[in-house]
Amino acid sequence: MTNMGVDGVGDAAGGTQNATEREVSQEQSYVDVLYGRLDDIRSRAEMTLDDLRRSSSSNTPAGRAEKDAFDALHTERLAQLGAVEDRLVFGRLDMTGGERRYVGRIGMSDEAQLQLLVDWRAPAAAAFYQATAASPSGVARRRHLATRGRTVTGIDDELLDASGLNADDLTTVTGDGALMTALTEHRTGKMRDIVATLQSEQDEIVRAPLTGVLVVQGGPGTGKTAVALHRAAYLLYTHRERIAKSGVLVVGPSPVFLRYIERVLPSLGETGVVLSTPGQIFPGVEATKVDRPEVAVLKGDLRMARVIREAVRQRQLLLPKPIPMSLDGDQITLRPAAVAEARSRARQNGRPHNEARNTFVKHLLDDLAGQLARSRRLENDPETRQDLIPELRDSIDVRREINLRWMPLSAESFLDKLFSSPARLRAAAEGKLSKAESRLLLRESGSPWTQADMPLLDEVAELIGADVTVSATAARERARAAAERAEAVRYAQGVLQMSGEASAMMTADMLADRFEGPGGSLTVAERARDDRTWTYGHVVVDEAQEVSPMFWRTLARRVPTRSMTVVGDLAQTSSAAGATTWAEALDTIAKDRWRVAELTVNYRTPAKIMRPAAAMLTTEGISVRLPESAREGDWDPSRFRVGRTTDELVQAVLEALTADDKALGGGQFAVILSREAVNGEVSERVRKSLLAPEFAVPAERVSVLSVDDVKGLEYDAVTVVDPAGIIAASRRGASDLYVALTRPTQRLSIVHHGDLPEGLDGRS
Ligand SMILES: Nc1ncnc2c1ncn2[C@@H]1O[C@H](COP(=O)(O)OP(=O)(O)OP(=O)(O)O)[C@@H](O)[C@H]1O
Repeated sequence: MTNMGVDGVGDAAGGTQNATEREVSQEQSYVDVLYGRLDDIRSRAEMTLDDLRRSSSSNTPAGRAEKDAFDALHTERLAQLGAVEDRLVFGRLDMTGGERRYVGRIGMSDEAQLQLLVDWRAPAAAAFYQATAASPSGVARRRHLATRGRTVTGIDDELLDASGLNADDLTTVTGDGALMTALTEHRTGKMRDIVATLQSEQDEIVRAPLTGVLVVQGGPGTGKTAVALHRAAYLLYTHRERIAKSGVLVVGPSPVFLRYIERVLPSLGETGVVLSTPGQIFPGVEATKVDRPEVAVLKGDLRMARVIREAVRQRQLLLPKPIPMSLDGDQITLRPAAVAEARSRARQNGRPHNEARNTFVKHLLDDLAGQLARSRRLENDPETRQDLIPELRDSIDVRREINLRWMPLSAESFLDKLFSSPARLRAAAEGKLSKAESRLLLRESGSPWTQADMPLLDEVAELIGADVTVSATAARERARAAAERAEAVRYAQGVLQMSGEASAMMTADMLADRFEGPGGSLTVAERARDDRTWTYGHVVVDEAQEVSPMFWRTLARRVPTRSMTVVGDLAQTSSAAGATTWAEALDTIAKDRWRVAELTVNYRTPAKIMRPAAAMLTTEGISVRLPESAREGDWDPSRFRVGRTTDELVQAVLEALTADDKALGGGQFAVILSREAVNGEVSERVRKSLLAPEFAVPAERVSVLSVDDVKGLEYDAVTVVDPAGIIAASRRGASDLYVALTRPTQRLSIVHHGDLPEGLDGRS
């Protein structure tokens, strides 16, 4: 991208200054028009909502539904209009033909339908991100507008094709700065959207087609997370009809990470998105523990799918010997051959365990009814047998003996029993796992769920299906709900037509959602989150290098179309169950349907910090293509070599923090320790010292975290404690350390005793 600086164009500094002021004031006038229009649209929506709430609806269900539907529609619209207040407009394109387009968070037209602002996701805005001097796409000048509140605070121009501009224009071209300003701003602890400064290689990914799996590979800080979230917003805008009603699922590594990114999509005006960690993916169960690495690897192995399949089959029992039963004096027998026949028929029908059970039970009841008919000298025809079945069903003996052969199951209790029973485990794992491996899975009944259990629970739930004890009622209930739903959607279509609402804001399905369900208030996201069988329109997987093969299976079920954005960096893999190649991760769920796009510029970590981090990684034998840093940075890493006492370590950490605060005049800081050390004495003492009133840096600006917790996050300054210890702590310790070292946007301090890992010592 070519940027022209002040020196390159203005004839005299004073002249450029005045010209810039003039331009800023002209932009202010236009920005005032845009905010004025936004206020109009808002107050109109508010008035409509007020009128609606004051009006009395006809007291019919249809009348109430209509009122609720309108209410939901305008409430949602108001929330979206509220979310775009900050930086409503951030760019302008001057086309070579003379046309001028302002680019912002939403599209707006004036009363005469003249376009005032183009939505950043619309095709007409694409040139704002893609045009370069080499390929200007009809753009003469791209202008970034900086605003604070509703005030224009600066402009920043890039000249792409000067032939379309007159001499006056040229005097106002100033240097690039929007991106650098964004990159060096103090972090707030929450990720911000990057809609104003998205770069062209990022924009290409954002606008890539919806279908198939798009893998976004890139080193630390290349904007993978930011890009994936903007892509979700873009897809929701561009394919609203197709994906808004099914929603988008975003999977991120930890609750801390989800809190870090949670504001990005709402700031882009999107709400139909479910955020989840791998440990929350199974509705109703939350993982509270992490397995030992070797156990997590095993649970993430695809062989577990076969073990579970076998374990479910082993809950479909044969009968070793006949069981005689008496029914009102008539003798009948549950026969081994009939049980075998019933089992094979039930298995053949291909339904999940709890549903196939109906076939099993039906066949056995028919066999018993035949015996009863013979004993009572009745005709043994289907009709007579059918008449006898209620009587058989009422018999406790019959029910118990049939149930024992094919029990209805629930996923949680099934897996709990499997993992707490050596005999069951051995039987299910035979020929699939070694004895030592199946022993690894053993644990006490009632143990807390782990993250690696989630895909296993999902696998079980898939194989056993819905709870059979409610299935007859549930089936009726589902049919009734489906009919009501169809009616609701038809009705919503009518409402939308009447209100003339743009389909870009809401589809009939979304509106129908609003007047179904408790209080008419459930959104797509809320429905999706609670339903294991929900299928999403698109799924984003962040830190995807950590995902195990079994978890990929679970994710694949959530998106049968395989419309996915998968972002990660194989050099940052820390989980032992994670991937070392994308093929390994994705071939089983989307063979020939995935493609890789690369991001090559690190927008977070300055080169002065990246160089030693990369040298360390190379010496540890991990070779990767390193992203180029967008900034050289102002500070070399500070190294604090101390003795082994806790006092010295703590003291050095506090010194590093004080120096960071002084150098940066504020900001968000992190102290990063190994998984073990984060619960140890050093970290406890650091936390305590932070709370002391005499310590210069307020505790709320410092996070003390483990290498696991900092995945995907960033801070103005980072202090890494005992890098050699982090490497030694696990098989993927060097990747953990690399993650830690690449978190700062400005300053890195390293506190260590003994020698530093090679590369990090600043000598290479
Ligand atoms: N085009 C851009 N304009 C402004 N800031 C950007 C841009 N691209 C990325 N950034 C910023 O760079 C930082 C890193 O982005 P992000 O966290 O998405 O990177 P990542 O590739 O997911 O990193 P990692 O793999 O290390 O977690 C963020 O602060 C993000 O806002």
